[in-house]
Amino acid sequence: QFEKKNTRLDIIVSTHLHLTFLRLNRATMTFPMATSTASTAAAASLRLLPVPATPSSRTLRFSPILRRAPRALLSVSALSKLSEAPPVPIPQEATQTLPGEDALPPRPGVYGVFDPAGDLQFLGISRNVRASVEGHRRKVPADLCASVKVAIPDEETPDKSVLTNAWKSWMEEYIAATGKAPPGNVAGNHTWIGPPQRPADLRLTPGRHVQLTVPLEQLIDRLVKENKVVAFIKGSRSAPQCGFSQRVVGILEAHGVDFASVDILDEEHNHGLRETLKTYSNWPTFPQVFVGGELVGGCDIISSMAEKGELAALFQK
Ligand SMILES: N[C@@H](CCC(=O)N[C@@H](CS)C(=O)NCC(=O)O)C(=O)O
Ligand code: FES
Repeated sequence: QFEKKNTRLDIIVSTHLHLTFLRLNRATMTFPMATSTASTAAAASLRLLPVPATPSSRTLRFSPILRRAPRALLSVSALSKLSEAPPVPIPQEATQTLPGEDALPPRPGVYGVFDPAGDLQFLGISRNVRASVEGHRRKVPADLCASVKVAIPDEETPDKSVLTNAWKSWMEEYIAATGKAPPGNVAGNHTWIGPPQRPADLRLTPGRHVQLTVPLEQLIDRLVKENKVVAFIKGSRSAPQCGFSQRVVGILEAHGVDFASVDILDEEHNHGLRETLKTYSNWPTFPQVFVGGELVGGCDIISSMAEKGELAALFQK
């Protein structure tokens, strides 16, 4: 797929419990590194951490744990390349401590995790590289997680763009060399960072103990007008309590619709909603999907619109 002209590749970036989807197109990926401003900026702002040197390593002949390398020894632009960064071994057993903070600092940075064969499995961005690697070590199968390469910007609290550019520079370098993204960064692979978190359901009131000062109809009216797409469902968005509601949630999520959900069975926060909404919308059943303050329909209507390919146009309005 990568080889196809104009193909776009969805790549997942981990920003320490925060997800971003970057889209790299072919033009970006094939940019020569030296002429890419993003890459140059990233390289300039990165410094490789001193890590245990192997005797054969020409660039790391000093003993970095005992004596920090003078900054001048680290040719930043050259050493901040993924291929030239030295790997730091990750102990397999969770009881074994990670390498020292010199090699794996609790600081913002970019990291690449390699399997025992030395193949890159995942490229991540983190506000705390050490914590992220620790998290991966606990959650990811040991045969994917043998060593890590790390690049840490000089600034203690670097701008997000510095980290993103650094990540992009390593990703471009890897793709240029192998023609593919690391498996853990391909959209749909949840081994490394898990599926995106679902937004919480909206509530009409803070709870039954609070006396309403406005009629429920007015709260409904405000809610459907303030949120572009609202699905009133039975049960929560993450655990619908009825097949009809589950189907509608599934369709909206599959279409990538940014929607708010309201659980009409939540008697504590939405007391009275089940009956009041039927009158408000003049529709006797649930689910009910509103777009731009107007009722579109329930499960049958949304399903049939999805089958006819009419949903994209509806949600673009
Ligand atoms: N044909 C309906 C199916 C939904 C339906 O029949 N819902 C029923 C059972 S979940 C309902 O909401 N009944 C009213 C109620 O439970 O208050 C649609 O297209 O949405
Ligand atoms: S709750 Fe029974 S069909 Fe919806």
